[in-house]
Amino acid sequence: MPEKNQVYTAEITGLTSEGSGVCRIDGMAVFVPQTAVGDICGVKIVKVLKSYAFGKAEEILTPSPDRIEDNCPVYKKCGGCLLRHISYEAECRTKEGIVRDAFERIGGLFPEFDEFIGAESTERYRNKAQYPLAVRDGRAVCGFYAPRSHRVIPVEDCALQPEIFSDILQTVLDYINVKKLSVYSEETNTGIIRHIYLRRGAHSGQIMVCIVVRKDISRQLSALCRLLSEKYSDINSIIMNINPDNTNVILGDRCITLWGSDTISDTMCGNNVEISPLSFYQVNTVQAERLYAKALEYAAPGSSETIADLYCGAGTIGLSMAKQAAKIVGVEIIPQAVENAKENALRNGITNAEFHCGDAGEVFGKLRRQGCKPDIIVVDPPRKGCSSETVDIISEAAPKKIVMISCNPATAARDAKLLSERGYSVDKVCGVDLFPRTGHVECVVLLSRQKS
Ligand SMILES: C[S@@+](CC[C@H](N)C(=O)[O-])C[C@H]1O[C@@H](n2cnc3c(N)ncnc32)[C@H](O)[C@@H]1O
Repeated sequence: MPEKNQVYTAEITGLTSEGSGVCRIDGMAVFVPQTAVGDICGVKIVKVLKSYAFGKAEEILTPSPDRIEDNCPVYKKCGGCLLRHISYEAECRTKEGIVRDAFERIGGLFPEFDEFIGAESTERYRNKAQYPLAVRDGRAVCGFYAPRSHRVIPVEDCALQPEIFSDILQTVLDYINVKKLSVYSEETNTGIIRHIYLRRGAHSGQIMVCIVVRKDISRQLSALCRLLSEKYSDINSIIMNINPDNTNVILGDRCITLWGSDTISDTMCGNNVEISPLSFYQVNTVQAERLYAKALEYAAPGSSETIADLYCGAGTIGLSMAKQAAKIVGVEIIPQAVENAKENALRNGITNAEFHCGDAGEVFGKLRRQGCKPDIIVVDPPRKGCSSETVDIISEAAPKKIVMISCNPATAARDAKLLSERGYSVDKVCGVDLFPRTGHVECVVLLSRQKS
């Protein structure tokens, strides 16, 4: 067993989904952040647990051929990116392995794996940023959290975000500092301004600025609205979101439009869509379009078929399939997203789609009892996956195909396994990189009903 504070020479042989290198020392798995497969390094043991340990790379003795310069001044401190120190090719290889491993090891499933869909653009691809605020030397700053903490690492320009975000951020921060507006503290639950949240339509260029506050300070923000709307012609919506709770959830339920429109518009898979601040919208539009195209290829709906789009957000997936199908039935829990979905159908002249608000399992269960019988079910749940009740309701509906989309291959594999025990074969899986340079990866899964 490795000993704490001892330094061992070891070769990194794997990379975890959290972007940590793994080596074996005295038969034990040791996780070593910021290393690459093939690195031979001096590893100092920092913590030993029952069956694994954590180490720190004291020295890279022989660098891996995958290593590159990380080109970000805050990379080693900020928790956003985890894979900037390896080539993008190595990142895709790693992520493809993470997806495959999840299905084979967690799920005990051996589907066909389609070619991994890497991104063409690995920088400035995000359309959304949520910057927490903090106070440093008496001034408001903002940035991103350090790994596994809520300590703010000030960031002037994040390479994953559109360049204009840094400029807008600085304008908002200067305003906060000049007006001496107070910054929220999670520790004491005092202060007002919690986050600056920016969103930009990748195709439309329209920008939403959302100031997340603990209580209504619309009067103190009126001059900021003037300043922003005069300075940036692409800003078309300025919102104040009120989150009064002592929580680490970023957004509260209440949004007040301070200037411009309540939503921004963008194009997704050829559809013109509106997005509210509270609605989910994939952060990498270009890769989301490729993901949805793969989902459509897997669904391959016939013109007489009904598709249920569960966890549908603003309806983007279902609407991208509407022309090929007879009917789309979407279910989503956030009311503003359901409103967006209905409006998005209208905007695009889509008359064969309906959207319902509530828990996916509960509402879909009710719709089934009322006679809804989809041929295909698309599910795109949050990271934690579907509840087992929802898996049961989906399998009881017995669609001929299920297309599962997930940003968490581990829960996707778990849910696919549950479905495989309920009469479905897991036919195909495709990894899609929506989050280059970070540890996250998306996947899409095709399941089909086995003939009994
Ligand atoms: C990963 S997003 C997918 C959204 C949409 N399919 C898309 O691609 O834009 C997951 C969605 O599930 C919604 N959601 C979370 N829990 C839910 C539940 N229990 N029932 C229905 N929707 C839920 C979230 O609000 C979010 O819109």
